[in-house]
Amino acid sequence: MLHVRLAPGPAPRNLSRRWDSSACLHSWCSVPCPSRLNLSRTYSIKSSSAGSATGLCLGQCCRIKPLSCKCKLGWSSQPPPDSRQHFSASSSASEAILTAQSDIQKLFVANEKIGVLLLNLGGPETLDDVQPFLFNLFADPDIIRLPRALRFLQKPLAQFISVARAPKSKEGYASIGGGSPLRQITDAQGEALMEALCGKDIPAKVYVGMRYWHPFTEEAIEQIKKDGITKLVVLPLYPQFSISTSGSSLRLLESIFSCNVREDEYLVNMQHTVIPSWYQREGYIKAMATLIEKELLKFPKPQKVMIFFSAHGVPLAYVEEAGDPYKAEMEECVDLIMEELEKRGMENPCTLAYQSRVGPVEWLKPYTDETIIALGQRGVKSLLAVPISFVSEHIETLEEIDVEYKELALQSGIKHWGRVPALGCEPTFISDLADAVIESLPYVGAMAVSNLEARQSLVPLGSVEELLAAYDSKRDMLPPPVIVWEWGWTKSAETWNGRAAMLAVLALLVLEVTTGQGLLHQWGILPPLP
Ligand SMILES: C=CC1=C(C)c2cc3[nH]c(cc4nc(cc5[nH]c(cc1n2)c(C)c5CCC(=O)O)C(CCC(=O)O)=C4C)c(C)c3C=C
Ligand SMILES: [Fe+2]
Repeated sequence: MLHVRLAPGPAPRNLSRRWDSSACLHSWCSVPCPSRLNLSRTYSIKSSSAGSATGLCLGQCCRIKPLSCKCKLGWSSQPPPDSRQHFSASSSASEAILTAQSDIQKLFVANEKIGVLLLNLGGPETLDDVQPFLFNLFADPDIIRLPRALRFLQKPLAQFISVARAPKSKEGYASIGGGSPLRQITDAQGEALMEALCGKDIPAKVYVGMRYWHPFTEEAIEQIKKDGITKLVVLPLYPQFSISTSGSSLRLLESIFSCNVREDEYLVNMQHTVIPSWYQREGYIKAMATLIEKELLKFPKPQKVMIFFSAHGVPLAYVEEAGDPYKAEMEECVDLIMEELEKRGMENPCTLAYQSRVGPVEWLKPYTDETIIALGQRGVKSLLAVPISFVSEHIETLEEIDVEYKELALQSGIKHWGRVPALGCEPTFISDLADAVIESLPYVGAMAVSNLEARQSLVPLGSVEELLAAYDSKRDMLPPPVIVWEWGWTKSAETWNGRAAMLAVLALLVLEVTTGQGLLHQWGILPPLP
């Protein structure tokens, strides 16, 4: 069977050294981004019959440019037969491109109702929504990973953490206008995508399914059913794949499908495909480069500005123990953007750091706050922050970067500060998303829903399924720690202190839940035992 492996795929060539967290700060000024050597997608494509990537759909359609992705599109479990036949018959490249494209479009649009499901995180719309939103987030086993034996504590723990965190989060949301802008922006992106698809002769309806707040993914699926969509493209709005974001949303979608599929004739017949990540797409990279270029020009000396990519972090164990491809994809993404800027004559230094860590475990490094301080100490005077893991403005751009990190930068000796806006509805970006959808249409249905009988995954096609399976098998029993215990406030001690504190909290919670007595009951956070 043909499939694309998402992770833990080979590290992009030359990237791991460059972005090694300890080397990162040194490499930005002295080493030009070496990445640019090999920017092709690192996912490998295997086929038991063809033996290599070039032997597949890919063998033929790679020669035809607009579908050349199309290696990158390899999330299908089989090549699209009709398009393949058509491609190999074509000889004149540009004519073939147009004919192939429009034929494929006709083929997949005729008598079909096409839907695009945008998956996103969701955010509280009012301050009253904050605590329940946080509960949903922390109740997600892809956000707080508990060993199987302790899963029964997931919800009480989520309740505890959400109540404890809510005041701080509320302050943040209050400072950006009393709620998250995510729903509005995602809706606008959906509208723009629908128009862009229409402009490319693909009439499709776009749905928004949020993971932790309204409109929930379940609501979107209900609407999709009501509308009688026959072909669905699932598009997470995260450029890079992480277990904690796209992975979690796809897992939820899979559970919705598998819960309903036996009694739901409609879901059984609905064909779909998934675009797991799209950070390497040319349109996205170019749109990011254009936004950066525009902001650079606002500095007094644009060529002296350090381009500071700040990505949302994930706990280190996701990458090191669960095989999350997030870090590798992030690094490759930054390299692609820097290469595009270089092509445009911009040779600025750059660095990548990770922000927004929560809780007591170690997260991906270098941390954004520590890096800003270090850059200031090294004499950097101009910093342009680029939020890189998300395509909408949200609390972490509007509050954490614009307020907290800006203040920290100015205190650390940075004189000139700027921030690149999130892509939002930027037309090149939306048009590229539309192209991604169109290019994925031939793959819709490659994973038949009826495959459930064969115990195949419904939603995550090949790669994601593999990734999640690997993740599942690892997370029950984490490998023993490699860090030697040290007393005091070292990093390893910090981690273990955190874990010990977490265990203590868990023990207290178990005690409370079983005895019905304790602080949480006194404060009315947990209901009294019957
Ligand atoms: C690619 C982006 C994101 C990753 C990866 C991610 C992982 C992750 N997040 C938390 C905890 C929180 N995230 C919160 C908000 C939030 N997270 C993202 C994106 C990613 N998260 C966004 C876009 C937002 C903002 C939504 C909005 O309302 O604007 C929050 C709530 C805000 C706060 O209290 O700080 C928490 C908590 C974890 C634990 C995690 C990985 C395991
Ligand atoms: Fe987050």
